[in-house]
Amino acid sequence: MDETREVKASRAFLVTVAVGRTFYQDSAEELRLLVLSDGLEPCGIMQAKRDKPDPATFLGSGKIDELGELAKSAGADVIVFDIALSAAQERNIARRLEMPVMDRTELILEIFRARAKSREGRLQVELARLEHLSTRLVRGWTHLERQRGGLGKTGGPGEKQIELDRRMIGVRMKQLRDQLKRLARQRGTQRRARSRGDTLSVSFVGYTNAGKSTLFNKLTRANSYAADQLFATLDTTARRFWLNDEETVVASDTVGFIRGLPHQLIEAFKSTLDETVHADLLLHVVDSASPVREEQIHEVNAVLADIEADNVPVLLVYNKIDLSGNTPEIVRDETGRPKAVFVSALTGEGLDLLRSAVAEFAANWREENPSTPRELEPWELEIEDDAEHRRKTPQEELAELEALL
Ligand SMILES: Nc1nc2c(ncn2[C@@H]2O[C@H](COP(=O)(O)OP(=O)(O)OP(=O)(O)O)[C@@H](O)[C@H]2O)c(=O)[nH]1
Ligand SMILES: [Mg+2]
Repeated sequence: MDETREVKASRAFLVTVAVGRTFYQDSAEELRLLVLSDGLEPCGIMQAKRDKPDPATFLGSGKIDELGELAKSAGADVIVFDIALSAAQERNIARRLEMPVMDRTELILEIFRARAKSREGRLQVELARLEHLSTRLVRGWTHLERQRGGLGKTGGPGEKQIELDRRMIGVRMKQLRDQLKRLARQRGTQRRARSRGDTLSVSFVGYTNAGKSTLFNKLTRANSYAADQLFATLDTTARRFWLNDEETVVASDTVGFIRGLPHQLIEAFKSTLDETVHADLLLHVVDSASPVREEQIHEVNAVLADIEADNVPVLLVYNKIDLSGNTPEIVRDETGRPKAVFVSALTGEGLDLLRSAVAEFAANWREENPSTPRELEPWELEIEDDAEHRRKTPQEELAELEALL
């Protein structure tokens, strides 16, 4: 039956490419997790090296043919590249191998699309996807076309169709921007109300899967979605947590960062990440058991600079010490202020140290920012979330776009 066929996950053949000398040791494992998070089933992998990308097909023609052979014998339905391909490269490879091709940007956009729950999150992801689409329309290969023809179709749309698609996309993007502007204004009002008090606001940031939500839940006893998937959290959730008997801070859990986060997504999430930019303290959560934690710290810092949050004070939280074997402790800088804390969100080890490190920061902060204490209103700690968050089918999406003309 058709339905059972739809339930079966598409088989994805993975390709990682190290360009020049830069090589991300864990890229195969990360790509596998990303692909699983998108509901695809990995069926094989090829790891290639290339000094300079080939403008037409990224890899050389010999490698491309080898890839085709491997993917076919593995029974793949789609080939997923761990790099951003140009529209032309993607089209050329798909044509040559007669198989659909997805690049890293699309993979991440797809995951975000499936995960976005709040109204704002959904609008942001849709805008990012349309921006991505609109750059690909020019060269005569569109995802709308792919959706019309189904997976496996490798032709391009006619000029007239491209013109129509471009118009629909333009209209829709403008609508989305307007709606987002309105939501951003509301969010701004809420944040101003929140920051009037003398309550410290703390934001959890970190590479995806570092354990931000688990830690957030442990500290606030909230129910932020934590899972062993990439980008389990997409929307910002704010709750308060207690540092000690009398003191609380307002904490926000945020979307995970990742290497090569598509710039459309950084743009799209700027308003969500506003919480981060305006926080008094960032808790930068690191997976201390990851062999590539240094690279991940570096990537997170790059995104923080990108959203102009690099001047907010940071406390590093080395999480998962139950796996890495570190002992719970506070590490201090030369002035004696806490710089890093080693914890396990899972076992709870070190959480008391984390609380006291944040309390120490809060005490210094209050000395520097004296103001009258204020109780937080319950509504300031809630986020909106609407019930209808089902993933739209390509047909529904297309129908919606067409209705706009
Ligand atoms: N062993 C161990 N696992 C942990 C710890 N903290 C979190 N995890 C696991 O790591 C995985 C990711 O945790 P999340 O809290 O969802 O991570 P996140 O940083 O919020 O991830 P995104 O929202 O996807 O960016 C889950 O399977 C957690 O159970 C820890 O201290 N020790
Ligand atoms: Mg999370």
